[in-house]
Amino acid sequence: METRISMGLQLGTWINPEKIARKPNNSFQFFQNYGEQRLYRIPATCHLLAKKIRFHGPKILKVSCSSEKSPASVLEAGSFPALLDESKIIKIKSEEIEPYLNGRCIYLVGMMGSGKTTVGKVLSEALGYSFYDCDTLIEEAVGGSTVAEIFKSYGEGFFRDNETEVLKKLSAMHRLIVSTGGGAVVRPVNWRHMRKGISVWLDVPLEALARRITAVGTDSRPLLHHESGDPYSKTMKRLSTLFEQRGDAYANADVRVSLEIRLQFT
Ligand SMILES: Nc1ncnc2c1ncn2[C@@H]1O[C@H](COP(=O)(O)OP(=O)(O)OP(=O)(O)O)[C@@H](O)[C@H]1O
Ligand SMILES: O=C(O)C1=C[C@@H](O)[C@@H](O)[C@H](O)C1
Repeated sequence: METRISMGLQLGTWINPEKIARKPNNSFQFFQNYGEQRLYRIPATCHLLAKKIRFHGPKILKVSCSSEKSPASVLEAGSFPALLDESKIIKIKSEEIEPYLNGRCIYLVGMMGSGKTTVGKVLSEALGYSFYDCDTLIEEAVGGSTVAEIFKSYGEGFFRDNETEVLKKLSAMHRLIVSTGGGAVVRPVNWRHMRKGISVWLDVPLEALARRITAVGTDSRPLLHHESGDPYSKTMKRLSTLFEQRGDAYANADVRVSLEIRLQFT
């Protein structure tokens, strides 16, 4: 039986195997979210050769991309030795894909907090594209009210209609990176607009999303206001429900990007 262990792992720290449940074959496996800044789930299997083993830190950051439509040579998994700067990875990948884009827009889709805005800004800079955030455009279209105020005053349906209108307008343009709202994927009509460009799903584990969102608060995210409990648990609960409803819709994207860090031990 595999043992999952949560531990506070620091680069260069010593792991004491005595504190970790062993597997019968004298190895252990654990999953670790690598730091609050990186928040990727790390699966690692380590064979216990000595009482103490030196952890030498992540050696490989593997970026896995899959797509049915784009050339495999561009989007297949790549390894970046000793590289943990996501902006750099995005820039490297951008240079590779730029010749294939022909000015088409990129639509970033994904759950709240998956990094569409953060990644989108870096990507737009790397590609020389303009960046647009759908939520911000909707707020402007509704006279400066925040997303939370729009939900409260006019309801979700009104917000979604505006979202579709914004996507329609953007789909007539070129050389844009568009950070879509987390729920933009649920309306088929939105896909008709997004299909004019390339859609990219930022697929991030729900635990990482809940931690990021809890850290910044849920005030600006009205769909997270309905659960009871501590901030992390209620965010996690609501995100799980939303993901159950939307998982298949995100999978409609042309490209799915997930980052995985592999650890190496000696
Ligand atoms: N790779 C990352 N690692 C850790 N934190 C991140 C990462 N990307 C984004 N964040 C943090 O997560 C939070 C949400 O990020 P961001 O606003 O980019 O997500 P989003 O997908 O645009 O969310 P929303 O759909 O709710 O607008 C921010 O506080 C941001 O700093
Ligand atoms: O996941 C969602 O449905 C939402 C995500 C946000 O980006 C906003 O578009 C709004 O809060 C709805």
